[in-house]
Amino acid sequence: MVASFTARDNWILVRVPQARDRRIRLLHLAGPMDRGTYGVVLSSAGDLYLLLAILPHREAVRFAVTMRASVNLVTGVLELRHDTGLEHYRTALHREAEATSARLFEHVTDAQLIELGIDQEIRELVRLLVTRDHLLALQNLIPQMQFEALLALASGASYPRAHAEVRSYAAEQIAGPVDPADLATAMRRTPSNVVLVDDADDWREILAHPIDAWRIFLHPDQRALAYRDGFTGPALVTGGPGTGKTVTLLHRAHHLAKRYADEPGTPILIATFSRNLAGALRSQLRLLIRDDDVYDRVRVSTLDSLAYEIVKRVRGYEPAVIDDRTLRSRWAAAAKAVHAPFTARFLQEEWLRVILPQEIRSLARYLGCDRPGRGRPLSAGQRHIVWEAVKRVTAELTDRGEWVHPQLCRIAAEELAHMEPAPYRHVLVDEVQDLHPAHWRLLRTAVAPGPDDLFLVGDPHQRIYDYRVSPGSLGINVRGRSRKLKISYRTTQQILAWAVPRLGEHATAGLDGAADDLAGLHSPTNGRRPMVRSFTDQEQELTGLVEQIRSWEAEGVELAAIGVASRSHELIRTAQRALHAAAIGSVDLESDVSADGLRIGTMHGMKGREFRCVAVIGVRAGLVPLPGAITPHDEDPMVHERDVQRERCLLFVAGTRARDSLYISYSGTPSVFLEEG
Ligand SMILES: Nc1ncnc2c1ncn2[C@@H]1O[C@H](COP(=O)(O)OP(=O)(O)OP(=O)(O)O)[C@@H](O)[C@H]1O
Repeated sequence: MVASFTARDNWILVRVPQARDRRIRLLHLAGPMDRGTYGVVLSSAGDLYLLLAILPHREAVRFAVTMRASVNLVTGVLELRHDTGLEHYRTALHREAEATSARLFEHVTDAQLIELGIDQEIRELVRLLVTRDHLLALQNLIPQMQFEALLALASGASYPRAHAEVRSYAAEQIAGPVDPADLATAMRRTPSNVVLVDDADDWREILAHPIDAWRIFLHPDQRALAYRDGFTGPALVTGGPGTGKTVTLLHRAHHLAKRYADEPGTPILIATFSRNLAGALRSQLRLLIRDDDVYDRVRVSTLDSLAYEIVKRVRGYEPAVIDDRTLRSRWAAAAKAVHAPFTARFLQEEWLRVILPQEIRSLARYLGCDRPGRGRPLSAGQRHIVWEAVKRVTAELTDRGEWVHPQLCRIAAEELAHMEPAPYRHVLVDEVQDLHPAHWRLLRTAVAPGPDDLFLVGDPHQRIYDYRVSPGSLGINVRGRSRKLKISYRTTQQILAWAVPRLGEHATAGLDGAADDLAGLHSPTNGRRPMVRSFTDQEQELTGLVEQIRSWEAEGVELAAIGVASRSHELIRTAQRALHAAAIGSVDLESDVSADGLRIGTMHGMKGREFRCVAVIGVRAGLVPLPGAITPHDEDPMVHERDVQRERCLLFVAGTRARDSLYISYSGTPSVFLEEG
C-alpha cells in the first residue's frame, strides 16, 4: 500500500463491474505514456486515492474482483484481504476442523485476539485452525498485519511480542475508537503511505516503472529502519535474499542526504565490495533521489576503488593491482621453490586470512600468532616454510610494484585514520558478509564513531567469499542496533522452499557474532515449484536450456529478464555457443540494461542481480561444488567444510535471484547439493 494523490484530468478512473469492494478502481493514464499498466487505487470520499498496486490490465482487474479493503480497528491503518480466496478456504477449513477438537490458538482468548486487531471475520477462521500449516495457508489471504501477529503467536512468541508486531504497523497511537468507514483518515495513518504523488510526472514515472515500486512500497519494518531519526552508533540490518536490505539502505541514504541538501561536499558514502553492485546501487539511487542537490551528496563506490584512489593520491602514482590468476601462479611457483607440503591455495589463503589481516611483518610474530578461521594447526617448522613462501611472493610483488586490494585498503585506512575530520559523516555498506578485515578497517576510519556513523546491511547465508569477520572484533559494535527483515519480496515461497535446504544443516555464524538462521523468512507471493531437470550429457542439457528459454519467451518473458548462471566459465562459453546456434541472443551479466539478449554469467556474478526467470545449469557432481575451490579435507578439515558451505551459498544466491521462475539442470550425476530437501 502506498501513495496517496489527487486525481488529475488526464487520468481515467475505471470502475470494475464485479469489484468486491466498490471503492477499489483502476486508474489509467491516457496519452503517449500509456503502457497498458494500471494503477489499482482505493478511493475515499473526496479527492484522495491510495495506490494499492501497479499491474497489467488483466491482473489489475483480477485484483479488483478478489480483494477488499478494511480499516484495522486497533491500529487504524488500512489493510487488504483476499475476499474470494477466503471464501474457498473457509469451506475447506470447516471440513478439516470437524475431524478434531484440537485448535492451534486454543490458548489465546477472544479478548486477546481483539486487542491484536484480529477482526471478527478472521477470528472466526482462527478458531478453526488446527495446525500451523493451516495458518501459513492464510498468508496471502488475510491482512498482512493480522497474519504477522498470528504467526508470531503460533511460533511461540509471547503475547507482548505479538503486540509489538502489530504496533510496528501503526505510525501513531490511536486515541478513541477507530471509524472503519473513515478511509481518508486511515490512508493518512497508513505508515507506508510515504510519497504524496500529486505531480503527474511522478505518477507517470511510477506507471512506467512498476518494477521500481520499492521506491514507495516500504514494509513498516523497512521504513522504521530507513527513516529512524538516529541510531546511537553502527546499525546492522540482516535478512534472507530479497528481503529489501538494499532498498532499506537506499532509503536510509536518501533520508540522511536530505539533512545536507544545503551543505557542500559529499558527506555520505554507500560502499560495497564489487563493481557490479556499486553500479546497480548507483542506478537505483538515481531512481530514488530525484533532487540533484540531494543526489550529489551521496557517493557510491567499491571499497577497493576508494582505497585505490586514496593510495594514488597519497603516493602520487597509480598502484598496479595484480590479477587473481597471476597471483595464484606466483604462489604455485613459491610452493614449489620452498618444497612446501601445502597447495598454492593453502599458502595464499594463509597470507590473505592470517598474515595480512593481522599485519604480520616478521617471522617471529608469525610463529606466535593466532590463526583464527584456520583449522589445521601448523608446527613451528611448517610456519617457517609458509613464511619462506610468503617472503618470496611479497618480495616479488614489491619488486614489481604490485599490490593486492587488502594491502591498498590497509594503507588507505592508515591515511584516513590521521584525517581530521573523517571524510564522511555517514557510511552505508551493502553485502557486508563478504568484506575482508582490511575493508572493515577502512570503513572504520572513513567515518568518525558517533550517531548514524555506519549502516551495515548483509546476509550471512549469502557469504560467497567467506572472510567471516565479526565487526565487533574490529571495534564496530552493533549490539542493540541489529535488526532482521523476514519478508522476501523478490522471490516466491516455492523458490525459497527449494533454495533454503541447499544451505545444508550447518549453523551459520551471524554477522553480529551470534548464530543466525532463516526462521520466519517467507514470501508474500506464490508461483511454480522450481524445475530440476536431469540429462544424460551436456549437449542434451544445453538443448534443454534452449527449450526452456523458448518456453519462457512463449509466456511473454523478455530475453533481458532471463538470467543463466553456471559455476564454470567454460560451460558458460559452451552454453553461449548453443544459444547462438539456436538464434537466442545472450550477453554478459554485466551488460548495460539496454543490451539485447538474455544475461549469462557465473554464480558469483549473479550477486546483486535479479531476473524474472533464472536457469542455473551444470549443477552436477564435479562442478558444484567446484573441486578447485575446495581445500582438500586432509589439508585442513575445518577450511574444507567452510569451502563446501561457501559453494552451497553460491547455489543459494544464484537460485534466489529469480523472481518468478527457477530452472536447474545437470547432466550425469547430480550435485550433492541437489540431494537434500
Ligand atoms: N517493501 C517492498 N515492496 C515491494 N518490493 C520490494 C520491497 N522491498 C524490496 N522490494 C523488492 O524486492 C527485491 C529485492 O530487494 P533488495 O535487493 O533490496 O533485497 P536484498 O535483501 O538486498 O536482497 P539480496 O540479499 O538477495 O541481494 C527488489 O526487486 C525490490 O525492489
